[in-house]
Amino acid sequence: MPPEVIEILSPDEVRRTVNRLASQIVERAGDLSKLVLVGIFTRGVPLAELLGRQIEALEGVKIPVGHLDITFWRDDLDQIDLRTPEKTDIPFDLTDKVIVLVDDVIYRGRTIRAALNAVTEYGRPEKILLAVLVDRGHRDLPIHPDFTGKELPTAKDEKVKVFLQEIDGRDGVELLKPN
Ligand SMILES: O=P(O)(O)OC[C@H]1O[C@H](OP(=O)(O)OP(=O)(O)O)[C@H](O)[C@@H]1O
Ligand SMILES: O=c1cc[nH]c(=O)[nH]1
Repeated sequence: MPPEVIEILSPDEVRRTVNRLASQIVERAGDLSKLVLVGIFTRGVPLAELLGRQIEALEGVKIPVGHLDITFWRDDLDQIDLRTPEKTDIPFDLTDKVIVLVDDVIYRGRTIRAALNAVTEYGRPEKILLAVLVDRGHRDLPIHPDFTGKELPTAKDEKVKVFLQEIDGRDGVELLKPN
């Protein structure tokens, strides 16, 4: 049986949520000259780019945006295919910066644990914050976002699917419930 699909965010709601997150990041960051955004592959990357563009539109300041591939910092490295090339692109020093890590969904928190280890190879930041589009709960680790687009209580057997124009050709968030 195919899963039941429930729309959580419409295309307009995705864009409005991203814009709200951008405003919250600006308010919290204070000194924008220290702010950098680092998007986690896959959909954290276009989300970070969108946030960067929105902050520039709001404040007239261009914020550096990096792309982070956490593959080599995963805690289950022995179970995954390592032939894929490293995609990290952070062409700036992160020392003394305020980094906002960006991802589409936080679930168990393991991706962010890996990202925290990966990103500190690029310098010693002043602070690291976390922005996610959806927090679906069920953390294995004591990691919590600073900026959350949508808190979505889920069951463990459900799936949250994020669609972004830049990758999927459309925007949206859906909850898939098994039948
Ligand atoms: O909090 P966690 O339990 O670590 O789960 C969250 C991660 O899972 C998904 O990525 P996925 O591993 O499916 O890879 P993808 O982003 O490349 O699709 C999602 O995009 C987050 O990065
Ligand atoms: O380190 C990680 C990252 C994502 N998922 C895992 O199971 N482990």
